[in-house]
Amino acid sequence: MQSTSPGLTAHVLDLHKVHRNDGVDTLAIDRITASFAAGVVTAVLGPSGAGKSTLCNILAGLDQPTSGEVTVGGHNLAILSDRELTRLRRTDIGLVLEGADLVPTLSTRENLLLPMSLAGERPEKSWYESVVAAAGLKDLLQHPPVSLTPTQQQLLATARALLGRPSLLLADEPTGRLRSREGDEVMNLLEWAREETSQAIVLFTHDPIVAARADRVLVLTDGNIVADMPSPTPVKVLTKLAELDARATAMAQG
Ligand SMILES: Nc1ncnc2c1ncn2[C@@H]1O[C@H](COP(=O)(O)OP(=O)(O)OP(=O)(O)O)[C@@H](O)[C@H]1O
Repeated sequence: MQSTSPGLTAHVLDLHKVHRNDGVDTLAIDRITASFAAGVVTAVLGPSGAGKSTLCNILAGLDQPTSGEVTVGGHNLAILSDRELTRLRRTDIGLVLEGADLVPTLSTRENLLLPMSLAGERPEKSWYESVVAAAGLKDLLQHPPVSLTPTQQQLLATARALLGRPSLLLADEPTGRLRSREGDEVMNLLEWAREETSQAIVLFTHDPIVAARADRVLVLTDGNIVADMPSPTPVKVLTKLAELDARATAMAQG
């Protein structure tokens, strides 16, 4: 498999996903097409059930679409072997989940290094130090994650995903458990990462104020992209959501 460069983007083309459980079908993603550019923080904004986690998992190669195409770093995920997909996920895709997903018996430093250690790798020293400093973890490296605040835990999970310099960083509700000021610190780290690495960063959130800090906002409702907003601001995003809400109410009333 050819290695990918940080300039490449992720794409989804006519992506459709129906979850099937006990014979019951639930439509999660309804034929969407979107590109996620390198050097751009894109927020996918939507209410609960909109399809955000489904889209995140498909882009991460953790779930397969029912139909449609997913390309990450120039690779069509559907035609990769299991081994190639595992390698792509390890080298090119960083994933940050709500709740941080840390190992309580390891120190902060060991948690940070765990994914690379498992792959038999070590980060370059200067990059490691830059990430640790940007995440504000320098004085916490020997501490177990339970002694960290929820914000620090989320910063640790984000820093861990950044260490391998993935070309695509996916963050599913990275500020979901945090109060708004605390969420700012996570967003600051994502913006720092975009400047440092020019990676494509996709943030999945239900919070319009968090989304407005991105470079671009895609509004996802019932598995559809209903708005694509470049250069968002809180006012623009809230106004768009009110407009979409009014339109949906009018349609429901016939
Ligand atoms: N594994 C699954 N099996 C069946 N249905 C699922 C599954 N995962 C998600 N769904 C359904 O697919 C739709 C989209 O869910 P998804 O979790 O992707 O949305 P979301 O925007 O991330 O919502 P939330 O923020 O609440 O997680 C919802 O109707 C959900 O109930």
